Amino acid sequence: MESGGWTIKKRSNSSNDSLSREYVAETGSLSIVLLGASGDLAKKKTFPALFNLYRQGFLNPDEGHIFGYARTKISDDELRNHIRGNLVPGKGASGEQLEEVSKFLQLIRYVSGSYDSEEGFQLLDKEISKHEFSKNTKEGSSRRLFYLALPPSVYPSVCKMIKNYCMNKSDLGGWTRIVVEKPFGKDLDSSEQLSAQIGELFDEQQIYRIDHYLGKELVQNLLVLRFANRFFLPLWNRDNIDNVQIVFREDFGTEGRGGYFDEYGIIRDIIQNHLLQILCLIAMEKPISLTPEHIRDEKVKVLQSVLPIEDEEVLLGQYDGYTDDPTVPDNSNTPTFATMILRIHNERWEGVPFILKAGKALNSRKAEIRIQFKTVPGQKQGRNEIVIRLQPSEAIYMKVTVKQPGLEMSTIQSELDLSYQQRYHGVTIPEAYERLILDTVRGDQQHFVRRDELKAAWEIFTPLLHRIDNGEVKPIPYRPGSRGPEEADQLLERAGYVLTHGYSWVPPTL
Ligand SMILES: NC(=O)C1=CN([C@@H]2O[C@H](COP(=O)(O)OP(=O)(O)OC[C@H]3O[C@@H](n4cnc5c(N)ncnc54)[C@H](OP(=O)(O)O)[C@@H]3O)[C@@H](O)[C@H]2O)C=CC1
Ligand SMILES: O=C1O[C@H](COP(=O)(O)O)[C@@H](O)[C@H](O)[C@H]1O
Repeated sequence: MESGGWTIKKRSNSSNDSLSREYVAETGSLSIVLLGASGDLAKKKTFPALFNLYRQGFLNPDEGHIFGYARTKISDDELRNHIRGNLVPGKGASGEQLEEVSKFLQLIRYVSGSYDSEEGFQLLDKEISKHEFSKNTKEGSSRRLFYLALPPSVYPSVCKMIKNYCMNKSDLGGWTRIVVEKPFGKDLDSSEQLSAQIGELFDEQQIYRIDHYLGKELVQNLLVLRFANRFFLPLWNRDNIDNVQIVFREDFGTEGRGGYFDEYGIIRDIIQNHLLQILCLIAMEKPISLTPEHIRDEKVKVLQSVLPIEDEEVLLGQYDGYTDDPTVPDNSNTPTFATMILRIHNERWEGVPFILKAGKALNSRKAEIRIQFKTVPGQKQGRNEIVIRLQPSEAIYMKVTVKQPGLEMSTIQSELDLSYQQRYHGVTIPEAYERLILDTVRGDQQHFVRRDELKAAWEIFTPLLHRIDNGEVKPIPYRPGSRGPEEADQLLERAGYVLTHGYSWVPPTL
């Protein structure tokens, strides 16, 4: 179907929308294998996402099975009990809901083994094959999805084991895919090394590098918003936009993940992946089509146009008390907060600062994109802005100047507001992981990071990260529960951002 030169396949047969794509359902046994099943991500995000897919009928129990794999020696039931609490919907759960959880848990088997031993993976393969044999009709194909919810240090050995012992064996079709979590490497060299190791074992079409921000509703809306609205198309450039902010704030610290966090820091944890992916979607040119490769081609072009980051356009912070965590060294130089400016050297964006800001232990939890327009001559009430609130309270609002209602002729700043909860009553917004896991089963790589994209992302940050690792750039202390270091606001001002005083957006109530 066609729209403005975009030729795209439809994804769902119920939609007539030119920005949707077609998915043809596959049949045959489906095995989802969660490696690192005993861990934090599996418990908090992956199993709940699988449960939600099951509840909505996307994981057919006649075909699907879930396998947990880890070193911890526990039984099937112990694993089920470990994750049950994250599936049951609170205290008031009905008998029906509890039964749904129990049925889902029965789809899970647990296999214990190490990440580099043949025995463990041979046993895993045997269990998967048993399931495939029991579920498959003669025509059935075998689909195997391996989700690595593991520290990246074990990715190479795990991938080797999968390749040697656990590949899909059906000659009736099917596939083997692997999902890898971030952080994918620590810098350009380590990432490239990891990519090469995994690339020797699997084709790019089999590798799904997950960045869960790409699964968030309003991130998925960005291309539609930009390219399907006449309002925005002519304004989206350096002639009209003064600056762009992409902000991530969390109101809690590293909370039990201090050891992991200290090795990576806020730039590798949030900015190099989540915020940079958003920047690509805001800045990229219109792709030839909505196929994953065309979209990712355009993202790579943006990344390759980013200029080296200047030290004076970076401000780092570390919250007081961060090093109290026993797993964090007392002299840690790791930033828990960073504001930095990225500059894109191309015709559309030359001179427009893209301000990326992320911090832990701040005064609020929020992720948003703020596009600030240039001042209109005579404009007194503050600049126009489009704000895309990713979380909490998903919304898109535009700050506009209007006449103050009443007899006087004065102006105020107000907003045109699309607040999702209010506008889409009763619509449940899917969790990012839910959507992305479904994409992996469907073989849709649009919302996953391609190898060259990852390389270009590391190229941008590696020099700065090395300077921080060497202690050449130091974080400024800030009070937990604050806005972060005050100097960060000064950097924003220097970049040209103009704060509207006396205005604050309040999400509308129902
Ligand atoms: N937790 C989160 O919120 C998020 C996590 N991620 C990423 O997802 C992946 C998994 O994260 P998470 O679940 O928090 O990690 P965990 O530290 O909980 O590790 C997951 C499992 O891996 C095994 N494991 C832990 N350390 C090692 C080690 N050094 N060598 C071998 N196996 C080990 C453990 O299982 P066992 O000992 O039983 O084998 C553990 O249960 C990581 O890459 C992380 O960066 C990404 C986004 C968010
Ligand atoms: O990837 C990560 O994301 C979470 C924040 O995710 P959100 O969906 O709750 O916004 C962050 O807490 C964590 O440090 C990081 O690894």
